[in-house]
Amino acid sequence: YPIYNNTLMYIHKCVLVKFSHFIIPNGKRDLKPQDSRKSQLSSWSFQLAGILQDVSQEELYARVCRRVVLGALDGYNGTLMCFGQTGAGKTYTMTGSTESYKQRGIIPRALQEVFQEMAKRTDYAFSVHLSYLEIYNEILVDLLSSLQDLPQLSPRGMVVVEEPGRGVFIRGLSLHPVHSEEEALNLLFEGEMNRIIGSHALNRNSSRSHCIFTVHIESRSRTLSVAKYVTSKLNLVDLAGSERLGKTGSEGQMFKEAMYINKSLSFLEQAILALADRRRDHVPFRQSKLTHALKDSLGGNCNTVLVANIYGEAAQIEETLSTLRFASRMMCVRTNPAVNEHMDPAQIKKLQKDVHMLKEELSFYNTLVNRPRVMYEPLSEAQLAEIHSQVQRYLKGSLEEISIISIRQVQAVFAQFKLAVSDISGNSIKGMCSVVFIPLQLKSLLSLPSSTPSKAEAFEDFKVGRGSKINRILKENKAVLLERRSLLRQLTEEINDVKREIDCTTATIQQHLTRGGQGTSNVYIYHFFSTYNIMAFFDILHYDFFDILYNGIF
Ligand SMILES: Nc1ncnc2c1ncn2[C@@H]1O[C@H](COP(=O)(O)OP(=O)(O)OP(=O)(O)O)[C@@H](O)[C@H]1O
Repeated sequence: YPIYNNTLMYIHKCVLVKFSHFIIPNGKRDLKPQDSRKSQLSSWSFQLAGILQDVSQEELYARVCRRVVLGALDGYNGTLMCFGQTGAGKTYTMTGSTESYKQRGIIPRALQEVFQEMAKRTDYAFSVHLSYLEIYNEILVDLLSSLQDLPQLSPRGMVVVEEPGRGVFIRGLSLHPVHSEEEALNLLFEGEMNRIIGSHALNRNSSRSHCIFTVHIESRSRTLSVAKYVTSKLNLVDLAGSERLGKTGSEGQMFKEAMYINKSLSFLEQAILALADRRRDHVPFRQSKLTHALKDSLGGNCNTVLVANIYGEAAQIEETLSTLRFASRMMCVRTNPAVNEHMDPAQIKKLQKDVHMLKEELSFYNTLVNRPRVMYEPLSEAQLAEIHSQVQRYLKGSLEEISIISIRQVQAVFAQFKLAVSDISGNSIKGMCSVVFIPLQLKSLLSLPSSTPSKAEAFEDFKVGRGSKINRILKENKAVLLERRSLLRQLTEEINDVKREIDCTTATIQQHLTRGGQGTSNVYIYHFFSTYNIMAFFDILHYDFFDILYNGIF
């Protein structure tokens, strides 16, 4: 199925006419008679998106409608429209048959899908409203007006209106909130019933009117901004049957009905032709109530599907060709589906009030903690220029620090750094000096380690950086100490030599004394021993003390 910009055309209920008579090749656009004489024509070609012949309602919904319905939940307007001659199966396709559940049509299936999908999308809060409009002989009828308490508007009181930001809507048409599939189906049946009762009361044929059942969806994210919300309209349109006046031979009211229907369908065709022709600036939407009401459902930002219902009987060939002609024109309409996003003015006002209050609270707090200069307003041109100048001076090395007192300033400083980096990488016109100088500054700035270094790494960095002076003094002191220690060791050895000599002498004297008398030399010997021990103690103490001092600092 070639899909041309979301404007699809499907045929439903093609039964009796042999399909070999309809050649539907891709790429061909217009009806191409093979013979100039109409009576001898045996084949025509139309460009369509697909043919659905003898398929179930379920398959039709899955292949044609599901995408549009799900799009509506994402915020895209969607239109599903049944077009074709009387009795070709438009109402059967759109609403379905009450005979069995399996034969329910597009509207009940779409309502089921909408509520099932809403239950799955738990991150969003949805609200759904329904409206049901009938257009009979250019008169707008609210098929759900019986459900509202307000006095019913006369048909003349309802008008098609266009408002910027809201698009096209019907003033006076009642909107009904629904919370479940069951509630929605009740409204659909109520509308159907009112259509039949109304037609009996006015003695008219219920199928001689256009019906637009609209699902209005609004969704708000439960997790993202509350001020933003998305809306969409899913229009499910059952058009009145197209019929040639001559063929019906109708008179009186039936003639009038047929005339109105044909007129509005002809205006619909004109609007489609204008939409398909890109050279046309003006599209005549206001010519009929139907085209005006469907203005933003045909072209513009909408996903549109046309289901063309045709009779499969040779006797209906003229109507079938006319339907297919209309459908192939519809294929040429280009649309640009877009999400209908809105900002809630009440929520924006509330958020602005909150921001104002928080700012006041912050400034009060800053006054209490003696930080009255902190600003939360956007920076002025002069402040931005000052930050620019500070960053430039910092990069050139003439400024030690950039003074920052607010988050906005931090952002501005980073923006300036970013600019400086992009200038360096992308600007070769700059003078050599600044181009060479800035990378060096930035390199040291940008190569700061991203995580905290280990104690040993920090010590090494400190030794070559800020601690280099202390390190040099310590190294010098250590060298002096080492020198002194070796001197001390030398001295100790000399003392020990002397001591050994003294020991020998003492032993000799002892021998003499044991042989000859006592003296005071014991005290002297003790004195020598004490000196030796103290020196040795200091040797150890000096060494350990400075080592402990050195390592202890770092
Ligand atoms: N695909 C189908 N399968 C079974 N029955 C169908 C099918 N299509 C239509 N019918 C039956 O054909 C009859 C006419 O169909 P329907 O009322 O849907 O036509 P219509 O195009 O809406 O006509 P009108 O323009 O008069 O409203 C109905 O009884 C309907 O149940």
